[in-house]
Amino acid sequence: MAFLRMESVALKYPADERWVLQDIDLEIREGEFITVVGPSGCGKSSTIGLLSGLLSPTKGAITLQGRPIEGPGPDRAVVFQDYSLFPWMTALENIRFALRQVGDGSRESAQRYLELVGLGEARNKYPGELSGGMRQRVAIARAFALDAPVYLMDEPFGAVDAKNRIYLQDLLLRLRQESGRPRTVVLVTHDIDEAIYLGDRVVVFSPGPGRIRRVFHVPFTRPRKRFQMAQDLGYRVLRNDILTLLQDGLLEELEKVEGGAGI
Ligand SMILES: Nc1ncnc2c1ncn2[C@@H]1O[C@H](COP(=O)(O)OP(=O)(O)OP(=O)(O)O)[C@@H](O)[C@H]1O
Repeated sequence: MAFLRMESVALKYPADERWVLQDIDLEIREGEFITVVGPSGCGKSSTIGLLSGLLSPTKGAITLQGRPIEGPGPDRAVVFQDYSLFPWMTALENIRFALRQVGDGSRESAQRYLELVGLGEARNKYPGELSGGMRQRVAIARAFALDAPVYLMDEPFGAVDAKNRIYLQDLLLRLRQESGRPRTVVLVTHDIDEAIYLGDRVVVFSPGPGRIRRVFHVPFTRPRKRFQMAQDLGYRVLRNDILTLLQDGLLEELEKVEGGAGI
């Protein structure tokens, strides 16, 4: 049985006639790392919204371990691009807040999670006093403090520079590896290399309405070596296939828009 499952899912937002997502079928195994790529507006964030329970499917079913997802829950930690930290709480308080939801809100535990992401010294700083990369480290620490089996991440590293992005990708993989239990991740990104480096499978969406165009298996064992992997012929072929698919989708969209405009 699939651990996390989307079955014939379709989505329309209220007061909008358009289908945002259609015919989404996806079965995710426990502990699998799924990355999602696709052109802007194809429904990637909406998919995260559905899996988190913040949105409900208009059609179809979404289940976690066979049970329907009916709202947000402590079994799913969500990390957004905009850090989603409480600005009025220090880094430590942000993590304590998360820990309290799962029972242990002690300073010591919160401090341990901050140290895990290399921010032990920044405990008394407010999010506004931290750089983007540091804020996202706190957000990741907070997600791990929740100890959820499922992580839903919507462009979590989209707003940080290239160096921090590499650091955060490796941090995420390390924390996941060291956590001692399977962590299932669904991560949305615009970065094909990030999708391949992190994912066990890369799901490519196409727009208008959003559908799954193709799912690619990433044929590299873990732990992965970033630079070695990037030089592998298999990697380059995979990257090229994904890029070609994204470009095709974009061309089809442009043709539709031009057709619609009567050009
Ligand atoms: N709250 C909402 N109400 C109505 N329409 C919405 C809402 N949120 C998103 N949409 C629409 O749904 C479609 C999919 O949006 P979504 O944000 O899921 O796409 P995305 O693939 O994540 O885009 P991006 O890569 O730009 O973040 C878009 O056409 C968007 O305008």
